Amino acid sequence: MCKSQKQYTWEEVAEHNSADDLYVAIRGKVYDVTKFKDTHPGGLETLLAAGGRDATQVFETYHSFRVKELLHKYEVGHLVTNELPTFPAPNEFFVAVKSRVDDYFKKTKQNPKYNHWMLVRYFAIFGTIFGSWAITLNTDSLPLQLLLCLPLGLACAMVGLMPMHDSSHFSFTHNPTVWFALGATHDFVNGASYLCWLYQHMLGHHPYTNIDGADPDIVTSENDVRRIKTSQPWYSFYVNQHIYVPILYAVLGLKTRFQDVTIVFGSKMNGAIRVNNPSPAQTYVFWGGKVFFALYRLVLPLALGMSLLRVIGLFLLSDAVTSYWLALTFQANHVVEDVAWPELDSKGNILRDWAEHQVDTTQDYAHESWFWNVFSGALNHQTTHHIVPQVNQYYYPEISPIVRQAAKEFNIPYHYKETYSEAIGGHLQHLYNLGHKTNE
Ligand code: HEM
Repeated sequence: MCKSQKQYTWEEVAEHNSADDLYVAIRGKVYDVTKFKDTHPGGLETLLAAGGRDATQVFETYHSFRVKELLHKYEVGHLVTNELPTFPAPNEFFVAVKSRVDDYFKKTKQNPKYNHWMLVRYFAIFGTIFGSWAITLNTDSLPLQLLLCLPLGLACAMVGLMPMHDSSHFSFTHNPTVWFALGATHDFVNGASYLCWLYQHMLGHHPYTNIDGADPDIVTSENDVRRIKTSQPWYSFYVNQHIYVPILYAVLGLKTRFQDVTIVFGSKMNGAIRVNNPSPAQTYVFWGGKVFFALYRLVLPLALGMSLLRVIGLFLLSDAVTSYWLALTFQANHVVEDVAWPELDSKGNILRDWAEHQVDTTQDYAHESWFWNVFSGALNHQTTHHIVPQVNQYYYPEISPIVRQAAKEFNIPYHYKETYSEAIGGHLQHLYNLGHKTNE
């Protein structure tokens, strides 16, 4: 370490988290990217979110390794303390998988961030939402309205699994404006904040998968309704959690829509991930989305003469469909019995390579199924998604064999179930095991 350079604690780096004063830390060095942010090919909003923190994992994920050579001109010092766990430098497995995937796209002359069929899927999703909602508003038939809650709820979940998810990994086109617009669909169509998701998912869950105290997807409080980590205290009511927790997933959407307000404008923490002040554009989308959602889903049907009871009933039913679909696809990938739940070393870090960690903390399923390739947002190829999230989901079925083969060559456990029911069974089994303390 060069003694003449300034040494920064993570708290000092955290102070530089705004557009006119923006630092990031990567592999123990601190960089001032304030001037660079406007010309960053990955967009301004991306750097603003990563600002003021150790961005090592996202930096190494979203760039080719040669981009590291550009960093020295922004260097201002060294990072001497860590806020969250760190990983060792990428090993041969990560380097091999990245270069094999790159070679595949060169060889097949395909753009990893674009395919016409994704556009068709996006249009089908928004068409289904518009169509089923328009019919709901124009009929008095309660059975038909109840039936339409199914396509409506499913299509709203698909907004989360396709445009919004693609946006949060910059995986549809190379255009930051397109990413911003796709992310905003979640705000306007689902009434839930894309920005909040970006911090939770791109900056939290992906870099720190299944790490207690860092991954916001497994954040639990002392008195949580579910016990998914051995570090949580055990209460007798957990004995039945494999039965009641899946029922509670129906209200996940409702919870999320209120929680995001407190996270982005209140605590400014999404689990262990600090949330930077939103830009004016992000603030407009946040509140504009909430207002638009309330208008089209609640105020409009009331104004058209639908009874309050029916408005609320249809809302809760379609929202339960959305919540179930999202919860049951997400939970089948990580909160399952077979995968690793890594422990930190005495300094609070992970000693294993990050990409290996990703493979071992993830469960895939039903790779050959067209239905799951489309309707889970290709999350049945979750391992591939975690290693190369910048590649569009359309291509996961094509490149999954590359990732799986590399894992085999490097002797990394690859968790795979033939069917979705086996995969979600792993989630229920995990709930059962942790609900019965003796099974730990
Ligand atoms: C010091 C910090 C950074 C520098 C010097 C930098 C530099 C670059 C460069 C040169 C590119 C174009 C080449 C390539 O795509 O491999 C790029 C693209 C990109 N960067 Fe960064 N970057 C930085 C930080 C970040 C961070 C923290 C993220 C966070 C997630 C990020 C996300 C992206 C994305 C998504 C692209 C791809 C754009 C596309 O698809 O066309 N960058 N960056």
